[in-house]
Amino acid sequence: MIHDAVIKNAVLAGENYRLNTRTRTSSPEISTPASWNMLRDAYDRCGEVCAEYAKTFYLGTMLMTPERRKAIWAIYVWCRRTDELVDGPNSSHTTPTALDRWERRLNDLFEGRPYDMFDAALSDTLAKFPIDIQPFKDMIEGMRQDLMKSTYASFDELYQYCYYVAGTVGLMSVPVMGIAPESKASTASIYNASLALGIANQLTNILRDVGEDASRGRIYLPQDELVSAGLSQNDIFEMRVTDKWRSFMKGQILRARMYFDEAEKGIAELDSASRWPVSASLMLYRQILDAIEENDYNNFTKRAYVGRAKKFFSLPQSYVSTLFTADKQVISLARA
Ligand SMILES: CC(C)=CCC/C(C)=C/CC/C(C)=C/CC/C(C)=C/[C@@H]1[C@@H](COP(=O)(O)OP(=O)(O)O)[C@]1(C)CC/C=C(\C)CC/C=C(\C)CCC=C(C)C
Ligand SMILES: [Mn+2]
Repeated sequence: MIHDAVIKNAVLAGENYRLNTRTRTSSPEISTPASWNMLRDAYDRCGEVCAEYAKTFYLGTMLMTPERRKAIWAIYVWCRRTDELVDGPNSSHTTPTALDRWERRLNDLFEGRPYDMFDAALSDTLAKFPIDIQPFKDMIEGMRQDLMKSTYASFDELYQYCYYVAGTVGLMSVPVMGIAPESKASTASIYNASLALGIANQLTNILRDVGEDASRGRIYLPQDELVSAGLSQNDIFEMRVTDKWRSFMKGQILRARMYFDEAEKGIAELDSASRWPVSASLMLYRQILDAIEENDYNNFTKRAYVGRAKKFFSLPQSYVSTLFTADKQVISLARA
């Protein structure tokens, strides 16, 4: 199912999209000055929401071109609102019917009938970038699963959930980031790298939030791997940092880093203007794993985070990492 989703998005992106490296014009109907102001205000509000709720992603978007930045802000707000349906302050009122209603609203905005200004910003984004509706539908499916499921038997089950809530963000984002016209990589491989970034981010998020999620009765860590490590659900609910826990966490962190490495291979294939923001976002999120290690694997009562200074010092480092092509030739020095 996940492979099909990647292939479908890759085919939709298609070779012709690579040739047409310009972003699409906005929707054909003549927009009036009033709608221009409404859209500008809508995107500004999306940027404020992103800045408020996700400082790391917001920092990444500030490294983007204005058109792409606005598009990612619009996608972010839809994703945040979708996540808030099951993770937000009013989530106790969210039912599968409410998610069905949210999906009908998604269909409407994809057909150019937005409900509010946030939907209007996304509708406008969809008129400019070739984004498929399926990843959005799949994210809603992930929220349906979050309503009903509080433990995961194996990594296979957890991987599918990570695809639904985070891999989908990668598939939504590639058409906005753009694929480098000179890239020799297959479109599917680039979409697989974006999927890997979503999986890596979600695995990192799960490892960061073990204590917070357990306090809400949720354990995303694979049950079979906990048992193999000699751990039980009680060890998590009792929030004990033992040597068994440390050993288990080292394996979980190693796997998350593997997905970041997989994602990193795809960055060189993106449009050159998108490589730095994605690389910076990847590096900043990956540093959460370092913070968990620095907390001696106490992700029960200590929230791992990356300090502002470290975030800003990572920006030049992530920029330099984008100067390498896929075959590791430093293109800028070669030209010097
Ligand atoms: C600069 C940049 C990468 C921007 C992407 C911003 C964006 C659209 C993010 C959406 C995030 C979101 C709110 C998704 C809803 C579900 C959810 C909460 C997913 C988890 C995010 C964590 O959010 P947060 O840190 O706020 O966690 P809490 O809610 O506080 O627990 C996720 C971990 C998923 C995030 C997934 C991504 C950002 C994937 C991005 C992938 C790409 C941009 C693809 C790049 C392409 C290649 C080839 C590598
Ligand atoms: Mn979380």
